[in-house]
Amino acid sequence: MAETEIVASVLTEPEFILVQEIAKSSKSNIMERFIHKDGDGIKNGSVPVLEVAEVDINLLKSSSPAAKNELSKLRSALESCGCFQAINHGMTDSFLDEIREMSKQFFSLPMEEKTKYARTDNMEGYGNDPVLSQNQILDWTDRLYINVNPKSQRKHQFWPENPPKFRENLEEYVNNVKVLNEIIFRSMAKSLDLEESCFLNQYGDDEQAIIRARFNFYPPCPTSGSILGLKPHADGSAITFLLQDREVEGLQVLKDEQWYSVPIIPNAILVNLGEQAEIMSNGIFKSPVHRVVPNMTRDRQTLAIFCIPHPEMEIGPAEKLVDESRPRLYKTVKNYVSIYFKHYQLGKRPIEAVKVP
Ligand SMILES: O=C(O)CCC(=O)C(=O)O
Ligand SMILES: [Fe+2]
Repeated sequence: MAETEIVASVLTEPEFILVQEIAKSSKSNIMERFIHKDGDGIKNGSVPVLEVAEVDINLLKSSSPAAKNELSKLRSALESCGCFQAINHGMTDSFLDEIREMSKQFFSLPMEEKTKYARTDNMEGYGNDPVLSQNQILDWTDRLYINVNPKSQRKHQFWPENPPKFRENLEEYVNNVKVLNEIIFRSMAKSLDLEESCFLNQYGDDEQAIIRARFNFYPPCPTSGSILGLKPHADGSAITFLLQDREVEGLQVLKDEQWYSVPIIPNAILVNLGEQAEIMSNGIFKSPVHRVVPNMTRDRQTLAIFCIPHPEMEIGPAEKLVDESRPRLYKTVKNYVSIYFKHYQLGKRPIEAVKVP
């Protein structure tokens, strides 16, 4: 959408629209606001399936000869599509199901319970993207967004008390993800023959780095073919860990200008590279553009954990990855997330803004 269009129809007060409510009512006038008029090739089930590598985390961190093979699998997955399925990651199947179940229970609570956690002025809480303009095409999703790290900035008013184990489980899940994040950063560096802390040094202290949890809920969407659960975007994080719905697919990744659906492996965690890691690797690793196509008859729920470097850290291509044959692609930046949101709202690909001209 052009900047002028946004300005022409800016709303004085951002609207608060909950898709779960719309899905239950029969109001058709509001549906218009979700429709991508150009269709944008939105098809579910009829796009090819992406071949996503399965990377064994336990092997990655081991010193066995098989680790080498796993490192090259990791490298080639990140160079080609920017994502992989992490297996053997240390979390049990039943724990992952417990996380899925608590998300389901939260979104099934009566509306008056959920709106106790409603987002206010910031991104955090229950709701969805702020509606800034009448022209904005809305996403068919509701979310619960929680800032988990740094701990000193937590706002407990957004952490559900119901279901009762929500807080404890989220904390445990994120602690596991933190461990994975470090292993993957070290392995990414090793796979490129760099010193293993090379990327982590840009990431900053574990206590100060940012971790955001986003519980995504996509109600069934009766109008297929023109509505998206989530518009095409690449993540502004360094790495995103996505726990997919156990049964309902919907995620699609753009590769060589073609949309592919991402299969579900129930006990795996899908690792999606964020734009900050693409910058650090001087574009060798790709941050994939992805979108979500809603299901016509079934809910879909996912949990995305965004791992984001400390905003005061300088992020830039590792020096050893810049030479005559591979000139520097990206500038060095701080607080990339703020650059990201400014450009995202204008419908542009944020990483373009930090390219070396
Ligand atoms: O729900 C999904 O499959 C993807 C979610 C996602 O891309 C996001 O939250 O950024
Ligand atoms: Fe995403």
